[in-house]
Amino acid sequence: MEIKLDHIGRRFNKEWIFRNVDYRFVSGQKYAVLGPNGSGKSTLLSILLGNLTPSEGELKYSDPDTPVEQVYQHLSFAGPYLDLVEEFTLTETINFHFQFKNYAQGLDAKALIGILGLEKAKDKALKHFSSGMKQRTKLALACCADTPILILDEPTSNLDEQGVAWYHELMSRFAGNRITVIGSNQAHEYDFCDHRLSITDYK
Ligand SMILES: Nc1ncnc2c1ncn2[C@@H]1O[C@H](COP(=O)(O)OP(=O)(O)OP(=O)(O)O)[C@@H](O)[C@H]1O
Repeated sequence: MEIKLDHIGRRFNKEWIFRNVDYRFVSGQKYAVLGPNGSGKSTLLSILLGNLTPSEGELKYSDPDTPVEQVYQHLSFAGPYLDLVEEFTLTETINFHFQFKNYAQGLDAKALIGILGLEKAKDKALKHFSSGMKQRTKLALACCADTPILILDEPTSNLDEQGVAWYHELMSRFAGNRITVIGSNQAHEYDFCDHRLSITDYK
């Protein structure tokens, strides 16, 4: 899969958040989208996700050619503004998610719960999960789906030191053969990325 941004810009009302983003994302590579708070990282990720249209420029998904309305089938996402259904147990959450996506090779619900290290909480409702447990769940759901595009915004928010180490293991196992894009302003979240795109270069 390839994502091509051709002179993309986005504004809200009269304020341009970024302009002239000319960039290619290709399979097998990991990209960090960087910038201070409020610079436009999440806005750019929302455009990549097909959730927000650019105000100018063109966005193309190719190899295979995919219209933006269908790209959701090919991508996985985790971010602070993605909500889980609090009434569901962990097992129900996983089963629900994987009605829409396939598991990455060799995985099933049991294996995913093992990756999370949450065997004891598998029948617990998410409303009783800690913020770190919820964040791990979001990351594991995204990473363990068989999608060619993986987009993570602020992936270690709410994770402690052990959680950050777990995130690094997850990335080394599941970020390999796809386009991985990390929106971040913390080095430990993106230090393994091959490329860095700084939003401040496009103001
Ligand atoms: N729907 C919207 N309407 C108006 N302005 C918006 C909207 N969404 C975002 N913005 C503005 O766009 C700018 C970029 O916001 P964005 O959330 O993309 O930044 P960010 O780099 O992800 O920030 P953070 O690191 O704090 O998460 C901000 O000034 C924000 O107020």
